[in-house]
Order: sequence, then C-alpha cells, then structure tokens
Amino acid sequence: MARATGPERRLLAIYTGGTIGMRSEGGVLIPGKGLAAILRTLYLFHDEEYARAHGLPEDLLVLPPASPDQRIIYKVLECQPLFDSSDMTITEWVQIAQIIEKHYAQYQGFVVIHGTDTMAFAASVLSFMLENLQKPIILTGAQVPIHALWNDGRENLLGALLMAGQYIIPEVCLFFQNQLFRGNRTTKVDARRFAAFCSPNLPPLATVGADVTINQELVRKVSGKDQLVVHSNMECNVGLLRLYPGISASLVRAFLQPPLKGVVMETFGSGNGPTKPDLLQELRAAAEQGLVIVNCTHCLQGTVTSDYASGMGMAGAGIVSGFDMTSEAALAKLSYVLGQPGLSLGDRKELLAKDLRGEMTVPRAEEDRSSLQGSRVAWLLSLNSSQEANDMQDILMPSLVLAAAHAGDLNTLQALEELGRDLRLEDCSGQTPLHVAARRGHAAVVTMLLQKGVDVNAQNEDGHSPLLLAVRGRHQSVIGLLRAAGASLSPQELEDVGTELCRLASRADSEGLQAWWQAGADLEQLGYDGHCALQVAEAAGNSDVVALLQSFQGRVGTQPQAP
Ligand SMILES: NC(=O)C[C@H](N)C(=O)O
Repeated sequence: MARATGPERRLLAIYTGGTIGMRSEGGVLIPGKGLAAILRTLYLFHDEEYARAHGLPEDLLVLPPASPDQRIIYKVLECQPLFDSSDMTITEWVQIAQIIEKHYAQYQGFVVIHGTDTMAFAASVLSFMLENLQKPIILTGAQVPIHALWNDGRENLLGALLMAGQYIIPEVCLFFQNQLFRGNRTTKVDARRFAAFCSPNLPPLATVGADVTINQELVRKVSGKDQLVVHSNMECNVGLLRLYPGISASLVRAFLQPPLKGVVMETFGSGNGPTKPDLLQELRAAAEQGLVIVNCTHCLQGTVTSDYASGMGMAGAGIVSGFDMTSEAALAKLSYVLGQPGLSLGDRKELLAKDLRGEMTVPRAEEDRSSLQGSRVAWLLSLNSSQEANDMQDILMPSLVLAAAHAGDLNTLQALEELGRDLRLEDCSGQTPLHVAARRGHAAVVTMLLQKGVDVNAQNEDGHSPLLLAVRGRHQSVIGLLRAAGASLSPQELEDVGTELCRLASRADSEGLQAWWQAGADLEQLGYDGHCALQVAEAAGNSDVVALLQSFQGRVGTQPQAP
C-alpha cells in the first residue's frame, strides 16, 4: 500500500445516513440532516484558519495537518433522502456507485458514511460494482451519533478520512474501531459495542494504534492501465436461505420459486445439510432449472469443504461452493454475476467459483484443478521410457483428459491429442470428454472434440447425451455446435419433457425453454397433468414467456443449427 504524496489530497465524503448523524425525535433516532455543518464546528474535522487563508470554497472542509506537508480537503455530499441503513437496497447502492463514478476523476479517495446495520452488505455490493479501482473507497459509520458526548462516530470518520487521504488502497474497505477491513470480508457482529464489525476470514488490511500498521501483502495490487468500470446492472432477485435442523422440503420449495434467480444457502459447519431425499430433490430440481445456489457456512469462521457425506455435494453438481465467503459477500456476488448480460449458466457458475475481488479464499487444490498445464502434465507426459510409465499413463489418461475437458483447458487437450491420446475415452460412468465439456459450456473444447470426430450422441451410464447436459446448463452456443454436428435428443431424454417445460414456464425461465427449443424439443408437449407450457405460462401471467412460446409455435424442426 503506497503512501499518498502531494500537498493536498481531495476526498469526497458521501453521507447516506445512519446513526452517526442521527438525532432523537419522539424518543427514537431518525436520520439527521446537516452533517457537514456539525463537522465544520469541530476543530478535528475542520481547520477554518487554513480554509480562509487559502480561500477554499464554502462547501469544502479541511482536516488539521496530519503531516507537516499535506492537507486533506474534503467535501460532504449529503444524499436525499437520508436512510437508516435498514431501508437501503441494491438500488441505493447502485446510486452510490454512480456518484463515485461521476466524481471519480476529481477526487483521490471516497468515504461513504453509512448506517452500520447493512454496511457489510453495502461494502460487498460496492466491491463487485466497482471494477478496476485505483482509489480507496472507505465505508464508515457509528454506533452512537457524532454529536453525543461519548461516541464512536468522530474516531471512525476521522480514521476513514485519514486512511483514504493518506494511503492508496485500491479497494472498497470498511473502517471501524481503528481497523481497516476489506469491505466484502466483513460482517456486523455486535449491536451495541463500538467494535461492531469483524472480518472473520481475513485479517484487517490496516490497524491503527500509536502507529498505523499496514498488512501490505493483503492489499490488492492496482493494475495501472485499467479504467474504472461500474457494473450497475445488479440482479435483485437473489435470496438468502438459512438451513436449520428439520427444515422441510416444502418450505425450501416455496422459497426457491420464481422470480428468484439465485440463492445463498447458509449451511451447517463446513457446508453440510440434512440428507433427506425430498429436500435434496428440491435443491437438485431447482439447480437443474437454472437457479444458482451458493453454499456458504453459517459459521462465522471457516470454509465450505466436501469432507462429509452430508455435504451439499449430495444435492448434485448444481451447487457452487462459497468457500469462506460471508453471506453478505455471497449475496452481493450472486447479484453481480447474475446481473452480467450475455453469460451462459455455466459461465456464471465459473465466475462464482472464482475469487473476483478478494472476497473468498479458493483452496489451492481447486485452483490447480482448473488448470492442468504445468508440472503434473509435463511430468506424466515425460514418463515415456518404461513399460511401467506407459501403464501409469494408461491408468491416468482418461481422468486427465476428462479433467482437461472439465476445466476447458484446450491447450492440454491439444497436447494430449498430439501425443496420440484418444479423446474418446470414457470414465467408469460412461462420461466422455464431450459430455463434460458440454455440461460446463466450453464451446472451444466442444468444437475441438467434434473436429476430432468424437461420437456426438454418446450416452453415459444414465442414458444422457452431451446435448441434454448442454440443455440443462443452458449453454446455447454449445447446443448450436452439437446440433450442427448431428446431435439430437433421444426418445428417452424427451420422455417427460412436457412436464419439465411446464415447470420452466411456471418459473418464467425463458433461458431454459429456449435451450430445449434450440435442442429440437417440441415445446407443445403436454405435461403430466395434460397442460402445455404455454397454458402454464398464461395461467401464471408470465407474459414474456407466453410471447416467447408463441414465437416458437409451429416452428418445430426449424431451430437454428450452428451459430
Ligand atoms: N448504528 C447504525 O448506524 C444503525 C442504524 N440503524 C443504521 O444502520 O442506519
């Protein structure tokens, strides 16, 4: 973390509300206007003499000298209306991000004065909305109003201004009680004590005592050239579901209904949950219908693993591990990832599995698994001199090929193919590399495998073809590639498609319906109760889906082939 230089540092303090500026009315605290006026009267927050001597405009405040050769000059931008943060939503946080975007060039840092109740959510959302940050954005607030005699607001706000003014921290942070945290790692843990926040799975970026101690290696590095990108398109239909002992399948089903598009599921311990088949079936069905589920532990510390039989892996491959993310960060990430336009379901899950803004610790083994290049492959391929080595290659090769297909690792597949390895190998469950690549939506790998002449309609042990897996993953480009290569759904795969289409229609899942149509399914097939998807969509009032289905009517067999 570089120390900021220059005689003047300009900051924008965006005041959104919260206890820090509240006043008492009728015995309760309500957001209070005029924070800048209060700060102007406090010497620690404004050096009037300096302001006059330097002819600073009326709306600027200046801190007393923090170092002999530097002044921090700031402006308080008061939002209208001011909020108790319990009332804030993604809409307000998008507005804050847009304010930052508008003033980004003018200021060297930003402080967001915010209520504490939802501050961890706000910090998490802002961290995903603001990509390629080169300047500090520091959220702070208080447990007690700043004008009270005994309060934490003064210390917190002054600390946030000093950190934003004196250091170049290219992150969304939260400053509270002398600690600077990465914002998307925080959670509020105390309703009354001044130490209201903690960062359970990442140490603070900085700690203030007699000295300011910076945890250099934790601070994210600035990438010099990249422009700030503000992602305002955040998906609001995301939710949080906390599992508890005895939770019923019907309750889970009720919660997972449209318009919900993604859910953070808080599970027990290291990512475990009840193994009741009906509950798992609900989760599996929802995931298959395209609902994105992120598994986070409801423990304050620790990470989701796959150590137990009761792990959520039981519910199927549809559930993404949130590792050690807080629920606040997971919800924000889900909202960001689902809000990104033009991505397939597989792409979205891949993004969720990555550490995007320092919000989670991905175990090293996971990272390694996603890229097979490097020492292990090189080692394996170098073993070509002895019979023993050949035997070893024969044993390991199918899983290596499948793992490369899973990771979308085209280079490794090409290397293996050049060495004469058979890309049509299947594993013990009949899964071919094409199945795996189709399921994950890796269009480049699918193209390469098709060019090598693999069987486009190969069936795995469950009788599933690569096309069906691509449909389930809603990977439209892959569906197009497979269809162009002659793939078609088998009568067995189409057996109960009517019921599935009705479910998709009831969930307003246009993407899912489109995938089936593209794969050649007849969308007029009736479900188990004799209704078709169009009737279900009409009854549910899903007008977009009705329009989509009507546009497909009478077009069976005319679906586009390769893109
Ligand atoms: N301490 C606080 O700021 C709590 C307040 N209810 C808020 O979140 O706005």
